[in-house]
Amino acid sequence: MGVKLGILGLGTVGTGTVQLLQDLQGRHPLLQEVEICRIGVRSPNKSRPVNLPQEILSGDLSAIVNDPQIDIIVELMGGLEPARTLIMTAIENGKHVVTANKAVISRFGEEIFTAANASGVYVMFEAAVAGGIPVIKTLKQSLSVNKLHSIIGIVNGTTNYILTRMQTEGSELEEVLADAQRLGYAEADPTADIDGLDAGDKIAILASLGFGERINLQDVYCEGIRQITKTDIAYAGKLGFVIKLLAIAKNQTGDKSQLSVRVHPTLVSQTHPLASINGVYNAILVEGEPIGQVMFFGPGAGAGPTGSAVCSDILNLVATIKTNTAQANPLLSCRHKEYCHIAPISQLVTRFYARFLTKDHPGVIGKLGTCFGKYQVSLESVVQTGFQGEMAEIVVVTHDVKEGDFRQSLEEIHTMEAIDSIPSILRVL
Ligand SMILES: NC(=O)C1=CN([C@@H]2O[C@H](COP(=O)(O)OP(=O)(O)OC[C@H]3O[C@@H](n4cnc5c(N)ncnc54)[C@H](OP(=O)(O)O)[C@@H]3O)[C@@H](O)[C@H]2O)C=CC1
Ligand SMILES: N[C@@H](CC=O)C(=O)O
Ligand code: NA
Repeated sequence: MGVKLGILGLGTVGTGTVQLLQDLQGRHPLLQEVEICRIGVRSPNKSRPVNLPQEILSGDLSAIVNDPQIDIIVELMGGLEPARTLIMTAIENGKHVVTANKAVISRFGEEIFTAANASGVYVMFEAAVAGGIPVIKTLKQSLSVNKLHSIIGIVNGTTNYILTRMQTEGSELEEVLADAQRLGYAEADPTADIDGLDAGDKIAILASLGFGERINLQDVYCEGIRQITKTDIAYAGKLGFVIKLLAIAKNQTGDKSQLSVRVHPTLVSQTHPLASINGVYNAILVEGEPIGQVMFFGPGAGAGPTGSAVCSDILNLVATIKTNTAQANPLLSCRHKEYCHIAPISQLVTRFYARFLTKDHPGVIGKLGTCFGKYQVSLESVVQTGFQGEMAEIVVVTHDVKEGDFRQSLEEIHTMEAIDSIPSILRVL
């Protein structure tokens, strides 16, 4: 007997998944067991780039998750509702679930995995983070024998594509965003990509797998790329850096009490392995003991790569169903019980880049230095290269400093007569 799929959503990822399942030559033979029974969409009569019998498509998604014939529900519709309710209903009906929906997993993980464990089914989500890169199973299985120190990733293809093109072409953010949407990388509402929320969902998921406990999404600090300008990209370049949107989970003390989980644009040294990850590509650098450093690289979005991740989960479930064991496989189910304590961003110790527009008065750099000194901010470099109209432009890079102290020094600097504005403040890896 074949394994019957009900797929919810036939957009970019749904199409990539169906295309892979319709072209089985040269792939794992177990995929031949898969039968696409029903597909739920918003507009069943819309023309689609895949050939399917029309009767498979339906606008009644609730009927699919309640269909007793279906073994696996593959949720590829996105958004919070009705996706969450459909996933929960599928689990209550004893169906395994595959989803690409990081927004649902990062917000409702506790509810979903508790229900899945109680129902004896698995919820798989390889496609939810870093598209085609097999990082979820790797963290859950291969790397879980390590004690992790940090996970640092470029996990949003849309913003990496935008930053790369801004850097190489000197384009504006809006011009390249339209291309990322056309290529199917961006979320239905690209705000989630641009404002760092998509990467926030993803690092919450990676951190929970890497550090063995649940993450409360509200504790994840998220800052996107809206404020990044050509000027900062150019200054970063002159100082030997590129700007990347990094998602970071780092254990500051070794005892999990100081886990820092955050997303923000970051100056990355041009010699760092993450600096050369360009376009829609993603990469995740994991450091742990005893493995040391290991980096995963690949396409983070798009139909084919994400379809590959979805089908790898389907393959695992087909193998599980065919093995027919009543025992839960602890490497596939969720083991989390508690929530991690996440340190507030004010406690972060990092280097900073800041750009100041100042009146061209003598002694401004000295006044900046004195104020920084008062708050234990020590400077690695100070550059005054240009003018923006009447204003002198000063760029500083600090040594490691506690974020709270640095912000206090900036508050005082803001009040100085010679300071016009501080157009950008970025962290440095
Ligand atoms: N795009 C990418 O590269 C990646 C996406 N993801 C995730 O995969 C999921 C799907 O993304 P993507 O394929 O890009 O999304 P799309 O917007 O391209 O497709 C969404 C699909 O779901 C259907 N759908 C959406 N809402 C409803 C609803 N309320 N009722 C019925 N059908 C609905 C749509 O139907 P219709 O076609 O009729 O409009 C469409 O087929 C998301 O969770 C996303 O975050 C993960 C990794 C990469
Ligand atoms: N919008 C996301 C798609 C994959 O998760 C991205 O750009 O990475
Ligand atoms: Na993945």
